[in-house]
Amino acid sequence: MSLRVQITHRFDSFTLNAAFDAPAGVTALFGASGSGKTTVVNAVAGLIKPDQARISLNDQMLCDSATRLWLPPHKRRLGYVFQEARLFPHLSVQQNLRYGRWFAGLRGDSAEETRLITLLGLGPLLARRPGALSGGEKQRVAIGRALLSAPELLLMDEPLAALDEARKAEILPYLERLRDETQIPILYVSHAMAEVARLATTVVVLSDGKVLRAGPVQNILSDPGIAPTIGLREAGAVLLAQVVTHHPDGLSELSAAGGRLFLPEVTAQPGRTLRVRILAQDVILSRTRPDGLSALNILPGTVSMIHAGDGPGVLVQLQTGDAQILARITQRSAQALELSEGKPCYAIIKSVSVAQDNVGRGA
Ligand SMILES: Nc1ncnc2c1ncn2[C@@H]1O[C@H](COP(=O)(O)OP(=O)(O)OP(=O)(O)O)[C@@H](O)[C@H]1O
Repeated sequence: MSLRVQITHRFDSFTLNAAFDAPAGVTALFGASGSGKTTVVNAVAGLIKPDQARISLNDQMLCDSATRLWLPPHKRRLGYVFQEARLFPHLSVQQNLRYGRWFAGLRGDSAEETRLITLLGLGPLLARRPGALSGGEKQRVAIGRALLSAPELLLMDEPLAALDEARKAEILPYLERLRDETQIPILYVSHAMAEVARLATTVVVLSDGKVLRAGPVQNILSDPGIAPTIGLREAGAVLLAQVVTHHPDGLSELSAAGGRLFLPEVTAQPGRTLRVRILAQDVILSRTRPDGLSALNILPGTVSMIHAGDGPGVLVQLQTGDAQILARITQRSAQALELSEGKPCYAIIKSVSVAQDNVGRGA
């Protein structure tokens, strides 16, 4: 299951020239406003005819300018979820869900309907009209409706952007389940790095119409080179870590590639794999193993990259086990520690700096 995209398209003062693959899982298209994310989605959906493109989904060509092939939107088996849920206000949740299947010309499939209702937690909402739903609930219905049309690809264009933080936090676990329990590739547009870090399996960073980086989420987020695009405050790596145990003092112990992590209590059972986003600004470096320090998380590693920016700071990438972590420190500290590639080093992370929102289901 995969989407392959290669597009060149010119508007008056903007040129999109992008190529990437979106395998099964969530491929996040990330970039600043005006970087070309929606233009990519529109080209995949068939809402614009690019100047030159070759776009295929699984073994079907959606668009190939070399052979003048261009499948109209209704012949592309895609599901859409936009910023606004766009539900029919006069229909119940159940009727809205069924509309997706009916519109795609498919017969009802009660087993699939039940599976999606369970997956998205829609059971208690089925009889309600959209007017009686929260923003997050509406989006879950919109996702269910899109999936019931049996798409081969789900396009999600800023699906959480209109929701407040509490509603976002409520819907993220459902999106994680969708990622982990369905095989459909999801192309997910976002300019919120916290969302990308929680959900993406693949990240495509767009900058001014070009692909700056594309690849697995762990590799891209730990690459200091994307910091100017994503912003220094958002720079940070994601680590996979397995829950070992929960301690009575309210801390959970996790095992990551580089060592043990102690975090404020997480809800997952021991044995579960989680992804943990550690912001570069929350990491301190030391050349020797610190002693007599309050911070509980000390991961040994080796400096693998040093990236100086315009300001007084540098981003240091540390290889720890088979994972990477990012630290943002001052140039002055980097010099004082005589950091250079290959030098052994310790990353120190305060437990309480890892917020609950930065811990999600691993994939
Ligand atoms: N129909 C159009 N005609 C002319 N220019 C356009 C058209 N559509 C988009 N553009 C321009 O193309 C560029 C990319 O737009 P696009 O909507 O793809 O960006 P985006 O990354 O999705 O931005 P945002 O996050 O703000 O939605 C912008 O400079 C935009 O002004």
